[in-house]
Amino acid sequence: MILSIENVSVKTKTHTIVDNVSLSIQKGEWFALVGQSGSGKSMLSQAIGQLLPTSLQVEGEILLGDTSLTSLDKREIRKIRGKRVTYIFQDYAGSFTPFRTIGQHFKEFMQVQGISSVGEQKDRIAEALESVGLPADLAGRYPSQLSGGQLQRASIALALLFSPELVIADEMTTALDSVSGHRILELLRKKQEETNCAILFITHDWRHVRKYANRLAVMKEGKIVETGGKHRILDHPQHAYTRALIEAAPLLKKGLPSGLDQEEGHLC
Ligand SMILES: Nc1ncnc2c1ncn2[C@@H]1O[C@H](COP(=O)(O)OP(=O)(O)OP(=O)(O)O)[C@@H](O)[C@H]1O
Repeated sequence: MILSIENVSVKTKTHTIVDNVSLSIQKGEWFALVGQSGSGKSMLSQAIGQLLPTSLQVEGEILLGDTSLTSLDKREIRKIRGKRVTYIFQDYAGSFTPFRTIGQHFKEFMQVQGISSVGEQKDRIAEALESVGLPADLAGRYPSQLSGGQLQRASIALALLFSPELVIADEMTTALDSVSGHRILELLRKKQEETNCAILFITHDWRHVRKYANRLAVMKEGKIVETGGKHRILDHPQHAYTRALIEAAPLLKKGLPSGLDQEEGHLC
């Protein structure tokens, strides 16, 4: 097991946002987390890397392999974030600081991990950018000088720089047009096959669940209402909320919802 979330709650002083959630993700697995806006998906995913503001209280245990992430101090979790667990966000523009070049973002990641040789940094940046289909000289550009698709490719390169065990992708294609989004997910799948990282994939798009996920969990009002294999949940949802979400996804209506009876390439 790569990630084990055990009885995790996220609370404000007055209410509970994530309510006693348990789930686990295996090595190399693409695990989707779905649910309506405000159900707590992002809060749960940010609890993993201790990204939540201190005004929110996190209870329970989160294990990455044998490492208890919940008990690490700020310095320790910072080393793990970027190396063993990485994030790709929807707001790719916000993931990059406007006044720093793409290369400077990579350098900062490397400095945290103790890679300070300028030559090594340069080589690794070039290699990382080329591995996601971007030219190495793009490192000298500022984020505003890249398209959304290029920025998301750079985010993937950054997220995979140290071959993490877990990549958390929070609605990473929402801000892209559907063709660019499709290419980005194909790239992520290819990189996952190369590195065997696990992916926690937060999405509202059931076509992406159908195409990429191995297993998924459905979240409602801070609780997981259903977890299981993709085909089981899509074709035989047990919970009324899951059924309602699937029925509301227009492109899933033809044939079996899991698409087992259709050609996959057709649908994205
Ligand atoms: N810093 C915060 N303090 C208090 N409540 C917060 C804070 N951040 C988010 N929330 C609340 O937590 C709830 C869950 O938010 P979260 O972003 O996890 O939902 P989500 O399922 O990821 O939604 P979406 O799919 O729209 O991204 C929301 O009601 C949100 O308003």
